[in-house]
Amino acid sequence: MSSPEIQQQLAQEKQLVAATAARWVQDGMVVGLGTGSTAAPFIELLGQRVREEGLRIQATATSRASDELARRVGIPMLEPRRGVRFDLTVDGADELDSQLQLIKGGGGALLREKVIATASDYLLIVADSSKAVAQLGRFPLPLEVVPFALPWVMDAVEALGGAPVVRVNKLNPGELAQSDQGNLLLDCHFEKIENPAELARQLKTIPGIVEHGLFLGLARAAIIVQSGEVQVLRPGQAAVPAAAFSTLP
Ligand SMILES: O=C[C@H](O)[C@H](O)[C@H](O)COP(=O)(O)O
Repeated sequence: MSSPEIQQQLAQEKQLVAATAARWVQDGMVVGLGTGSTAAPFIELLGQRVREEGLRIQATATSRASDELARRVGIPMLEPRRGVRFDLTVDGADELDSQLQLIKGGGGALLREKVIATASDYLLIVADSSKAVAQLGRFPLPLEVVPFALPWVMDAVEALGGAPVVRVNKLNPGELAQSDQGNLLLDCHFEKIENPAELARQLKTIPGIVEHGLFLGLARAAIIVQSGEVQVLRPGQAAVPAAAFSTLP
């Protein structure tokens, strides 16, 4: 398949997995809204259920972009405050392995995404078929970094075997990309991450790294297209067709 055809197929897959996740949201839920090109159709379809079915939910978004989209499609939004827990968060991923260990942050939203995922009872990942990998690391690992600390964080990442690249603003390549918090983003090429838990532990010891994009032990399930079928993955389990479930697996 040519590249435009592949992109078109992946876009269709994103719609399919987003539609499955949107069906599983129940009345009364407090929902975390992810960020990116797979979370966006989920937010749109959820808004459609709010408007057309009167689904009663409240939500908090993991980025300014998702917050704007959610408000535009009519989802009632909940401001961050103490005591709020999310029944369900639906978010995308840049890579996922069979244990549902994830790399996230390709869209720069990793910090808010990890905050909301950690405050959630159920993190459900929605992903097209390109995201499943045998081993994490092909996708460069994003880090959110305090600007002052950038040079020393780059040295420390290199010492861990990574090749860090400062992310530039896609819309204006003369500028550096900034997170919603005003921090910088580093994309760290490791090729293969043999021990994600150990790397996550080491990254946490480096001053100036606000958050890293390894999401370990957080996802309960993923909806993904495999062999042309919408499937549910759970950590360490065989894939099950999503059609077998009418609610969260
Ligand atoms: O910062 C962005 C997020 O982690 C996204 O969820 C991730 O990059 C996947 O995005 P997409 O669904 O566009 O591939």
